[in-house]
Amino acid sequence: MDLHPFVRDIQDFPEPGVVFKDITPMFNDPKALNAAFEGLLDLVNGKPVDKVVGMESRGFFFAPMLANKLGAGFVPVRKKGKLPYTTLSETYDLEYGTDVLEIHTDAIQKGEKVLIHDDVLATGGTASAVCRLVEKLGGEVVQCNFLIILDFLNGKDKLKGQEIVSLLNY
Ligand SMILES: O=P(O)(O)OC[C@H]1O[C@H](OP(=O)(O)OP(=O)(O)O)[C@H](O)[C@@H]1O
Ligand SMILES: Nc1ncnc2[nH]cnc12
Repeated sequence: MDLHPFVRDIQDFPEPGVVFKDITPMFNDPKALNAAFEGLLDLVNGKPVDKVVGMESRGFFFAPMLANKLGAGFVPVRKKGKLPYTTLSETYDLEYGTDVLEIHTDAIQKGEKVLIHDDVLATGGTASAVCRLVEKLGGEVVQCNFLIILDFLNGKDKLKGQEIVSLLNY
């Protein structure tokens, strides 16, 4: 199933100059939603995975579903001040600003195999910060899994050495 028709461009959102990839039409359509989920799962290609890490907030759409299907646990990475237990933090830049991401310190055990999932890889600031958090806790990133990669923003350059996969590229 071609998923491109279910991603719409929103000009100048959330700020002038940004063309925002809106994936809500994909979630609105049951067949597209299922095709996207099955496609993301196929990209994992049978790799053993202990934890799936998803980042707030659009990473939360698919990451718990993927974790459940892979027989893995789900770990939320959230923006500063939202996680209640002890956290590790990383500051990062993204296409439209700077922010801080946090993970619970007991969310990943040393040596665990970790799949990182997010909806969009843009400049790579978010995903590279999440890789650093996972690695600081002793996890091994086995794949960075995205619905969409915006190739023209060169996010892959910030994820050198990682396996990077996506369903859609622009
Ligand atoms: O590769 P980058 O330049 O870091 O950009 C990618 C990130 O930007 C978006 O999240 P955003 O921070 O807008 O938050 P949201 O998911 O809550 O909308 C997207 O969901 C990714 O997490
Ligand atoms: N252009 C974009 N569209 C959707 N999500 C994004 N995250 C960062 N840049 C984005």
